This record gives sequence, structure tokens and C-alpha cells, in this order.
Amino acid sequence: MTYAVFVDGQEGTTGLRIHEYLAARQDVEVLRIDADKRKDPAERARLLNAADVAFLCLPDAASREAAAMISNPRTCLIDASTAHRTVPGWAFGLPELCKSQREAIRTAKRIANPGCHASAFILALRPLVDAGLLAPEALVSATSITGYSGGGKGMIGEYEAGGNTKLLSPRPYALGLAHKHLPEMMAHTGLKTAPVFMPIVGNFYKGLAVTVPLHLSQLRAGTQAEQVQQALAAHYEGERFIRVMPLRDADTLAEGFFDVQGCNDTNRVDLFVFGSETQILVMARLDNLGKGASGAAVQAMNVHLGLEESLGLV
Ligand SMILES: NC(=O)C1=CN([C@@H]2O[C@H](COP(=O)(O)OP(=O)(O)OC[C@H]3O[C@@H](n4cnc5c(N)ncnc54)[C@H](OP(=O)(O)O)[C@@H]3O)[C@@H](O)[C@H]2O)C=CC1
Ligand SMILES: CC(=O)N[C@@H](CCC(=O)OP(=O)(O)O)C(=O)O
Repeated sequence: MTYAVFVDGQEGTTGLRIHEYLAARQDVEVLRIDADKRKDPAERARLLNAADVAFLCLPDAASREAAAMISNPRTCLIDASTAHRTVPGWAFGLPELCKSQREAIRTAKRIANPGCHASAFILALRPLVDAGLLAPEALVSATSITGYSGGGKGMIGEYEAGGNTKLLSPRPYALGLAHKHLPEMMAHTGLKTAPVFMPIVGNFYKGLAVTVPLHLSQLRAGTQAEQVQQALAAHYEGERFIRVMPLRDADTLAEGFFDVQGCNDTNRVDLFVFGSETQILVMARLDNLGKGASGAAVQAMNVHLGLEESLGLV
């Protein structure tokens, strides 16, 4: 069977990456919009309603506008923006979230693709909450280091134009402690309080790593780093795109530095636990355009259509 697929926002960073993923697919017919009409609501509506699956690779407002244009009950929307991630009726597009998530994605006609930082944070902590090691009431913090493609075309242009020495050093941002990923970070881990979250953008194109530092005393009494790593391994047993590294990963410790770009050009997420007798670091790394956006969106489409989940992904 051939599926008609349209990418609204096809010229954007995530849209272009989705097209790259789909280019080699024989089971997908990509519907394209004329470049000069790519913001024309009527033409967008026509193509959105002609698609079996439509990806929204747009800013939040344009994504909401697109969702309101759908009149075809067959059309399944997969939205890469933040707009619908905690909206009832929209399935969260993270198949590895929990045992029932694939069925939710399969049966949904509205799928909200997770954010890049949020994907890493949720994949790192949801197993600990589900296993009862981390209480929903826990107060946690997190940092994320990301490549500048995370900011889309605008930020890519800024970094690649050169000439601004400030961009040469890592830049913490969202210092108002109200990053747009906080709602989904809470909703899909079960945490009752937003993490204190500080993302940092660096002078490299893509790659992302979220770190959650924890005192072992914040976890269930008696929990050691071993139990945390085992909880991750158990939760993701058999998951094609999640790799749980050995506790205190020897290769990373031997190198002395963590490679934030270690998952680039894949749809994989690597999860690490480093620890002392009293403290741990739980780290998740991914490609912000892979499992952090476009790869995740293609995987969600594969799950929804009942196709081999890794089709077209590595
Ligand atoms: N970059 C990343 O790592 C990630 C991004 N996302 C999210 O995915 C979405 C897309 O991000 P990204 O691809 O990076 O953004 P970009 O800015 O690179 O691309 C957005 C695209 O949307 C188009 N667009 C804007 N408004 C409209 C409109 N009204 N109608 C039609 N097209 C429109 C733009 O067209 P034009 O080029 O003409 O301006 C542009 O091509 C965003 O919500 C982003 O937050 C999610 C996860 C990670
Ligand atoms: C460097 C940078 O600006 N990164 C973006 C990531 C955006 C993202 O993940 O997009 P959505 O949440 O819309 O899906 C940010 O932190 O806002």
C-alpha cells in the first residue's frame, strides 16, 4: 500500500529532515506544495486533507491553524510543535513511554511529537517514577546542552552567518525558568512539580544531552545507582531505539568527557547513569533532529500505520 504524506512547513529544519527520511521510501507518496503557496491557507488545507499522514513542522500558531483546517476524518496529524503535547485527544508520540503508548499512537488521528529536550528528560525519568524509585512529588533539576539547529532556520542562520563572537561560547537560555517544554516534562513523567530546567545552546549544528543530577537521598530509601540503571534497562528491554549503557560507562569515563553528539544521524537515545556513593547523574542523549524531532515523527508515522517501526530509520 502507498500512503500519501504531506509535510506542512516542508522548507523548515524539521520538515526538510523528514523529507530526507522519506525520500527512499517506496510505500510513501510525498505531496508537495508549491514554494510560492507554502503559506497559502487554502492550498495547505487542500494538501492536509489529501494526506493519510500530515506532519506539522511549523511554529505553534501555524500548527494550531493547520489542525483547524482538517475536515478529512482519515487524515492523521503528527505535530512537531509544542502546541498539542498536553492537549486531550492528542496522543504523545513517544512509543517507548509506556506499554500502552503504541496502541495510543496506532489508534490516534492526532499525534503530538515530543520536544527535543523533553524527549530526553522524559525517557530518563519516566522509568524511575514508574518503578517507584522517584516519587511524583520529587523536586528535580535538569540541564540540556543542544546544537543550534534546535532553534530552527532562524538560529541556524544566526550561527552560520559568523561574525558574532558571543555565539562561539555555550549560551544558557530560558533563564526565566519557564521553558515551553516544562508542561510535557511534567505530564509525561508524572512529576507534580516542574523541574528547574536550564538549556544551553552550543556552537555545533546538532546533538543534545539532558542531565538530571540527583542525591540518592531523593530516591526511595536504600536506592543505589545500580537500581537506577536496572530500572532503565528493565523499562526499555527490547526497545530498538533506546540503548541503556552500563552503569558508570567505562568508555565515557576513560575518555573523561561526554560526547553530546554521540547519537547524531540516528534515531537512537543513549541513557547513562553515573554515580558516587551518594549522588547520581542520569543522562540522555539524542540527535535533536533525529529522535528529538524528525526521526521521532517518522517513527510515530510507522507505528500509526502499523509498519515496521524502524522503517527508514537507524
Ligand atoms: N529544530 C529542532 O531541533 C526542533 C524543532 N521542533 C519544533 O518543530 C517546529 C518546526 O521547527 P523547525 O523546523 O526547527 O522550524 P523552522 O523555523 O526551521 O521551520 C519552520 C517552517 O514553518 C514555515 N512556516 C511558518 N509559518 C508558516 C505558516 N503560517 N504556514 C506555512 N508554513 C509556515 C516556515 O516557512 P518559511 O521558511 O517560509 O519562514 C518554515 O519553513 C517548531 O514548532 C519547533 O519548535 C521540535 C523539535 C526539535
Ligand atoms: C536551541 C533552541 O532554541 N532549542 C529549542 C528547541 C525547540 C524544540 O524542541 O521545539 P518544540 O518544543 O517546538 O518541539 C528551544 O529550546 O526552544
